[in-house]
Amino acid sequence: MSYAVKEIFYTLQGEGRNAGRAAVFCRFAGCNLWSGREVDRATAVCTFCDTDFVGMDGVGGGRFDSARDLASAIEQAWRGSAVGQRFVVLTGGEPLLQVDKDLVDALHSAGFEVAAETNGTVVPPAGIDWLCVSPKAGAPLVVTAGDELKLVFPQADAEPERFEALAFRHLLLQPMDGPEREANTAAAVAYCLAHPRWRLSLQTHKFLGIP
Ligand SMILES: C[S@@+](CC[C@H](N)C(=O)[O-])C[C@H]1O[C@@H](n2cnc3c(N)ncnc32)[C@H](O)[C@@H]1O
Ligand SMILES: Nc1nc2[nH]cc(C(=O)O)c2c(=O)[nH]1
Ligand code: SF4
Ligand SMILES: [Mg+2]
Repeated sequence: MSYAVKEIFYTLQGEGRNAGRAAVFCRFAGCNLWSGREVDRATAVCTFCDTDFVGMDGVGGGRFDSARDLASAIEQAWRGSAVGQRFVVLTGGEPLLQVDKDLVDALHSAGFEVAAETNGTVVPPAGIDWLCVSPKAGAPLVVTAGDELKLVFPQADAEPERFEALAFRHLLLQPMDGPEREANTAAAVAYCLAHPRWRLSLQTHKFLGIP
């Protein structure tokens, strides 16, 4: 298996229950819910994406011919001390179009705890330590269990109540970024105040100005 990677960078996880934790981010190229081209955005299944995942031209990006090669590049991007748990977040694009058990095993062998951010339309390989599922209205949700469900809010036809019975340890609402971000943030705050099973997830890296 070879892997198409947009970029690899070291930063703090900005979102969700692991916000504030140092991590290597590995952003895989490509997604099944949008081509990534602006001309296709309006007709895509997922229309609000904030990420450039097209191509392999970012910092540390490229084609990796084996799981060991990619795990080694991720290891080289780790900037933390030797003491303490190495942490990698597999994202994209849609990482589960490419992530396989070989890669998860290779990352474990390199001492990493492995997290993934997914849209929930692809069954994950075994062994992922922290699975964050972010459902998209209009896309089939096949992953119905995991560590956190992080719903971008609001989305017509993906109301939070639809996901409450699923087997996730943490339920998070993340205001949709874009032209309505302020109103979306106020609406998410109001929702969490009224429905305390849900916690607010802010994209802290954006206001910190870090990747
Ligand atoms: C770029 S996606 C990549 C992973 C995967 N494709 C997914 O959708 O979960 C990473 C995270 O950013 C969230 N996200 C994307 N666009 C957003 C936006 N405009 N506002 C808030 N969160 C957004 C996604 O829902 C997901 O939780
Ligand atoms: N700092 C930081 N945290 C993140 N959490 C999820 C991200 C993503 O794009 O998947 C992301 C990102 O791009 N940067
Ligand atoms: S599913 Fe994720 S990567 Fe794909 S377009 Fe939507 S937010 Fe972006
Ligand atoms: Mg992002």
